Amino acid sequence: MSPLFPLVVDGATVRRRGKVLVGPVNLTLSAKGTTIVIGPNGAGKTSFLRMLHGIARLAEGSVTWACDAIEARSRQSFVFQQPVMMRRSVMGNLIYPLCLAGLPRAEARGHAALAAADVGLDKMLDRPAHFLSGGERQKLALARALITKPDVLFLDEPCSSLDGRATREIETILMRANAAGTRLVMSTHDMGQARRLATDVLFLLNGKLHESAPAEQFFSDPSTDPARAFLNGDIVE
Ligand SMILES: Nc1ncnc2c1ncn2[C@@H]1O[C@H](COP(=O)(O)OP(=O)(O)OP(=O)(O)O)[C@@H](O)[C@H]1O
Repeated sequence: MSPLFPLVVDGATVRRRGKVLVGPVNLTLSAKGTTIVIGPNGAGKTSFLRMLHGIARLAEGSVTWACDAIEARSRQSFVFQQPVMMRRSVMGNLIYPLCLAGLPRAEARGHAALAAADVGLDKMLDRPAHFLSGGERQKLALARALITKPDVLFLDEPCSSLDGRATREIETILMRANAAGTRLVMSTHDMGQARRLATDVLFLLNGKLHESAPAEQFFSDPSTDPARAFLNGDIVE
């Protein structure tokens, strides 16, 4: 069992220039599953994910993993909506986190070749990352995030600019990573994707965690009017 979980979020709040972006949030996350974070534009999904990952300064409360903060950080990865690629080859991007963790370069290259094959980029190892298509970039971002075998992977709308086929390919990679032991916490606007992937759902509205429920329950019988309206495609403010 991962020493990272449970994650306990206690009254955590992020503010910028006096405005509450998210919080106060109270939540406990256990080691298993895929948590999907949904809510209208500006609800605070990105801020919430950044807060859990520890890259948004807390104004109040705490976000506590079951191990110390340095170990917790080394066991997490984050995939941003627009992933930042280094101006290096696919191989160069993939070996970077491993070399940073102290792995000898030759060994890192071996792992990178396997990671590229896992996401179907094995024929593109020498290609400059900024020549990749949107879908290929997102696959590279995923492979780079997964190469350290994180216990938890945060993803902020990773498929927002991808077509159906690329989205399916990314979902397959995510489900495989989840089955291999990486817990997923991911925001999406795509309700089809949320239904396909979620074991549990967090519904955010105006920076507040409005509803938290197992996926089946949330999609069949949400307990609040705003969540029901959101699922119906109505405008929720
Ligand atoms: N650094 C910042 N300073 C001030 N306000 C911010 C900052 N970052 C985000 N916000 C505001 O906080 C609110 C929540 O933003 P956030 O990006 O977390 O929402 P979101 O649910 O991810 O939105 P979207 O679905 O549009 O991506 C928005 O009103 C946004 O304008």
